[in-house]
Amino acid sequence: MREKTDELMTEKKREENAMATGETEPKIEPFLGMPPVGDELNEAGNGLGNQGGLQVQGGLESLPESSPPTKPVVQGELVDSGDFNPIIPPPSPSSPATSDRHIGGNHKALSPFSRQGISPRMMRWRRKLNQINELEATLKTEDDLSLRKRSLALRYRAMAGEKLSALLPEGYALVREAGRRALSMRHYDVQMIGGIALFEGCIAEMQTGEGKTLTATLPMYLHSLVGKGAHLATVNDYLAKRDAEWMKPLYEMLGVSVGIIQTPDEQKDRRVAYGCAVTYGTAKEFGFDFLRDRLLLRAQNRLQTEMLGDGGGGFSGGGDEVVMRGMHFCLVDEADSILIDEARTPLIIGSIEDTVRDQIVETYRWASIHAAEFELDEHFEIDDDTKQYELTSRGRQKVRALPKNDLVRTMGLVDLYEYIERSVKVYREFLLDRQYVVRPNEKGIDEIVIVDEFTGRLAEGRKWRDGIHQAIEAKEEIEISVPTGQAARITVQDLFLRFPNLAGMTGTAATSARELRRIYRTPVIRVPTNRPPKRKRLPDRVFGTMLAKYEAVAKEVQQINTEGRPVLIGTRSIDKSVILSRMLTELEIEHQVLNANNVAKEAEIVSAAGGNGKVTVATNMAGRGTDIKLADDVEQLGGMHVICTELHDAARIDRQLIGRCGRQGDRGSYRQYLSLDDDILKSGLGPDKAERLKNKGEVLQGSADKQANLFRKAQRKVERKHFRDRMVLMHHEKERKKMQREIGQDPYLDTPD
Ligand SMILES: Nc1ncnc2c1ncn2[C@@H]1O[C@H](COP(=O)(O)OP(=O)(O)OP(=O)(O)O)[C@@H](O)[C@H]1O
Repeated sequence: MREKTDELMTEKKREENAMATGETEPKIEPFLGMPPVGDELNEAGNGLGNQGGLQVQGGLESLPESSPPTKPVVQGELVDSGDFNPIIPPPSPSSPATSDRHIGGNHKALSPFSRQGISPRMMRWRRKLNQINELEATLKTEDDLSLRKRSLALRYRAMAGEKLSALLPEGYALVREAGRRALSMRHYDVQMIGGIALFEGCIAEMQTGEGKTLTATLPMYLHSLVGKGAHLATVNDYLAKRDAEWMKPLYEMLGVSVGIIQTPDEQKDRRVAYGCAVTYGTAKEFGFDFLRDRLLLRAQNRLQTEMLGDGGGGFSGGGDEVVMRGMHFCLVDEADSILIDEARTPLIIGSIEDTVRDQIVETYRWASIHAAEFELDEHFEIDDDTKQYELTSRGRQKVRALPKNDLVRTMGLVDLYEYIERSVKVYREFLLDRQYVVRPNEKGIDEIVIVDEFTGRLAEGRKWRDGIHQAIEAKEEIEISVPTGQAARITVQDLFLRFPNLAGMTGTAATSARELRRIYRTPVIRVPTNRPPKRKRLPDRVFGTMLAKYEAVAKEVQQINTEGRPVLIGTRSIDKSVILSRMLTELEIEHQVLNANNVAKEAEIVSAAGGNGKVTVATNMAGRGTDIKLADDVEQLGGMHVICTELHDAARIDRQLIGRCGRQGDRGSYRQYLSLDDDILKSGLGPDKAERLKNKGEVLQGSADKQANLFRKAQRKVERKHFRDRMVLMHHEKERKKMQREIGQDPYLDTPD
């Protein structure tokens, strides 16, 4: 009961915060005269932009009275207006209205400097920006010590109960000045507006390369003033560390301590990091720390008094202590990735060892040895929708007839069917160097490490659920980590809903706007770019087979290479990056490979990637967090060229790779390559259709460019399926929690296996 009341109160508090800032009905609003992000567009999977999206190019700062320059659309090239939506055809020269819209010809009507089309909230934000700007001249004349004193004074006022919104102008002006002095980066006006939106609990959509890391310092600083901690949740340890260390001089100039949580950290180090004014870490670690604290408090019988409600009990002397100190504000970086993709995975802490461990291990091994003997259709079928493997009656007969030792024989028959179904799935779908790698751990024992589909990085410590991880261990003939029971669990969604103040940043929230609003009540705001984007999209190219596609890619690399422009080629998996690398070597094209197998050289490769004539083949590792700086002469040559060799399951990941070029208004171009045997066709259109297309591709002479739309359709289908899965999970979790509360259980600790 208490639990439920607390959650309702947290929810209520967030709604009150929204009311206080004038946000009654959560909705996606146009930013400074931009049109709203249409739900219809999102539904159609088209993302934002060109169709209904008049883009205001250029930020406030770069916007004098006149509109920014417009650039005509060159036939065969699409000018990227920032939405990366490659399915929108080039505007027809015969429809001036369309091309006008496309190149932003309607700027005048929607200029941020006219009152037309601007909501009251936008007007209010602009007034705040003016207040901040007015303080700038004074702050510039003061020395570092006075800045720190001002910061301290703000802290006292916040602690004394003064509203943070009243402290915002001075607080933000201080952060901007500290950024200018400590990092030589003065927050642009558009970043200040993004910061105000974040303070008011929005998800700010900022294009890749527009400086989310710096923008985050604004709300993080302001919320840290009340002394209850401010969290920044990133997608991986690498980004948490990179961002915190990068921004540290700014915070320190204002007397704000910075803590970093990394997966291997011990409890005592975590407690220190959470004790800092701002704490950077991954959503996963925040979730596990919340659960561990909760388990500890229950063991100490303190849960009722200290933990319920805000998720943290604060410090008190002696013995084992909780590490977190409450949940006041969380800023979620890559909001759609964490709040939507990761929301599907519950975080689980295991309990005691299973007594039937040996039997389980033996059965995994037995199933793995026999997996290859099972034939599709004859012994098993695959459900196209659920992707479940199910044995046919002949398959079950075969299982019964297989040789078994004593341990396996004592396992129930229904269980044996499941073990075989799982192993067959693993045998057919989970490939070494694609979804996972085998690595020795710190004790020298080989283990499976997942390659994160979204980031291309190794997801240390993460495991597949439902026995898949163990079935892969059996397949690779390494030690099998038998799953333990559950001691505690929480979904990422539940975790973030516990924060009374929640905000997010992302490069690509628009396609998930409706979902974010529905689940987290966070409106999505689009922040315009500081300088007009100059990234060019070249038309897609479609080939019959992967080989033909890679040959064409290599040719394009060769050609661009002779112009001296750097090229970045993105592949979907490690093994594909290796194949492409081999082809480039055969053509004597000098290049570097960046994948999860050579993390050690990452900084070196990235720092060189923007150089004259550089070629880099990379997995998604070259996605978020990779800031490739162009060499001086490269900009005049046309900037970096990005080649995407396949579509990912989520369009957002493709956009992240594209976002490596044309950053901060630099020139750049990109092209999507596709082939009729691409994985996306199988996952989106089903195995039968994919097989037909593959066969067609094998006999195809020449190009299949006409099929380009098919790939986007497949991608949208996969995205919709994932959306449905998330909704089902959300529903089940809600029902489970409700039921458990009714019988007086703790939904996070009293977890069913
Ligand atoms: N106000 C500023 N002044 C000068 N440089 C800036 C400013 N804001 C951002 N930058 C620069 O822009 C680049 C991109 O910043 P950052 O990596 O934070 O972008 P991002 O939005 O997080 O991009 P991505 O999503 O692609 O990782 C960095 O090199 C940073 O130094």
